[in-house]
Amino acid sequence: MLPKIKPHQTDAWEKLERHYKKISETHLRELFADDPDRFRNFSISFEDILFDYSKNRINAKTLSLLIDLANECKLPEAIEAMFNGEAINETEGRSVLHTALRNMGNEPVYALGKNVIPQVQQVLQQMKQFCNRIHSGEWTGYTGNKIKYIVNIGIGGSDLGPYMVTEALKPYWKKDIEVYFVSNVDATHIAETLRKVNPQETLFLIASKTFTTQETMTNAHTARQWFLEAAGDESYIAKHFVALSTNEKEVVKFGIDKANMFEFWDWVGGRYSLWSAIGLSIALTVGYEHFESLLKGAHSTDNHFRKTPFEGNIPVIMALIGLWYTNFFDSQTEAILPYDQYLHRFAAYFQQGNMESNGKSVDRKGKNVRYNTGPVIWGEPGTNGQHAFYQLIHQGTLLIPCDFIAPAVSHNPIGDHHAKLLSNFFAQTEALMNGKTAEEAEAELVKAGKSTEEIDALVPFKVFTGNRPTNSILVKKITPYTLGQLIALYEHKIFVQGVIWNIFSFDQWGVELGKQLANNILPELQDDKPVSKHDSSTNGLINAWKKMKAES
Ligand SMILES: O=P(O)(O)OC[C@H]1O[C@H](O)[C@@H](O)[C@@H](O)[C@@H]1O
Repeated sequence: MLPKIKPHQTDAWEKLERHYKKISETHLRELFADDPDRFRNFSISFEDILFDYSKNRINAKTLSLLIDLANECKLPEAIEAMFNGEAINETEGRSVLHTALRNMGNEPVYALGKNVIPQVQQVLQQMKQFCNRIHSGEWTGYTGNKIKYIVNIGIGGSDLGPYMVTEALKPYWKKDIEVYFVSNVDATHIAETLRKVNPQETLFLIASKTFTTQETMTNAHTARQWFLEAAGDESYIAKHFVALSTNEKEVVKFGIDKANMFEFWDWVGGRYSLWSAIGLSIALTVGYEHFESLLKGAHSTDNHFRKTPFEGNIPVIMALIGLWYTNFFDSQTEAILPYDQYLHRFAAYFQQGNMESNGKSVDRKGKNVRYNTGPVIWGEPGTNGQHAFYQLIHQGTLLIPCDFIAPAVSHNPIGDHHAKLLSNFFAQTEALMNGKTAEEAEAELVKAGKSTEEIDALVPFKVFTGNRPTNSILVKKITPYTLGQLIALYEHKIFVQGVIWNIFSFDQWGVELGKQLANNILPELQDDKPVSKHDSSTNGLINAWKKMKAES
């Protein structure tokens, strides 16, 4: 059980409110001027990762009060409760043990009294053997050809993680394998994918924790039909369809042999499942040994998170800083900005990770919270974002804390690309911090030979207030191991914030209502009869659609 402490009623919160009034107007320029050691004092090295949080609107006092808040909210106890498999997902009565999936030791980990490590290791073995059979060519398709195409059919947590990771690890892809991800129920997604593959050499991974998700089941049935049209014989399905799921009954009902099922368990949340059998597409694409490195990296972060005092604990500091802006500066959004093209799905992945976990407004006692919880998460790789939306981050009215992530070494060391990329990475956080004063703007205009009139007119538009906070995460190189570390850092950040906000981070009841209503509406779309039982907008839209369809 997690403690049920209202954060805004703690001593630390009250002190933070007072402290906020003192420090909120202080400019980052001043904070740096006051402390020549600020970078050293506000950065943490963890193996090949450097986390610099010095460009934040905090001082030593802020940090110590935030850590007091974490302690008052019993974060240390909560961390142990999660790692020890207590049923901290209370609304579903489940443990939360994605950490056990990457626990490379042999020490038992219990989910509601049952040691899960033997089953975890057994499925890893199954994945390893399966990868070997596919890669060696021992496993063939129905015509005797090697498998070349992997198509993962899944959505949400059964799609975003493997998709993000396989993209991030493209330099490690096996030569003879191509991977595709189909998630959307829009037929375009499966249709466009099936155009790129052939039935003889394709392996479909039907990835669904519940094996009842409408989108995934619809796409899976379409893929099955497409396959059977070519293969002709149902007995060939066993060679081309495997399931990644917790629900054996539904898997068998779909027509997939139990032997072709890779199991995981209800104590793995969908958005934390890339470490489980859901990661099979990763292992097949980059090789099992690289998948194992990914797990090892995440495990090293788990140890860091569990054992490091909060002052030097990266996920805890990330969480506390985020919370400082969300709850005291009232900022409502955070951007994740990787300066690595391979990480182009990283922000999208943590959009689900964060927003599904901490997009809650009811506390652990079922009462409405009186403070902000999870922020809106978004982002795109640099430098593309710079030419699209950074204008608002630099000069808009919103305060948007940003995480800048970059590898020190590129997988593609061509010419001076990487130096140019990183010059932008360094420059942006510097610019966001320092801004540009009116005097500086004026001096530039004078130098450009502008008249006094022009200068007076232009200066207000050329001013950057600065004081816009950023974290910088510099990673030596994006490898399976460091990627595993990085993902786990963000996972634990989410956990820490959820604990302090006194919400349940591991359920997602908010996705249910839309699903229910779609299921109600679907039968109404089967005929031409006008509908009238909804509100006027919904009726109007459905009836307009029926008319357009009839006319087309
Ligand atoms: O893996 P499944 O069961 O198909 O679920 C896919 C997704 O469905 C819902 O949107 C949520 O529950 C997500 O958390 C989940 O990831």
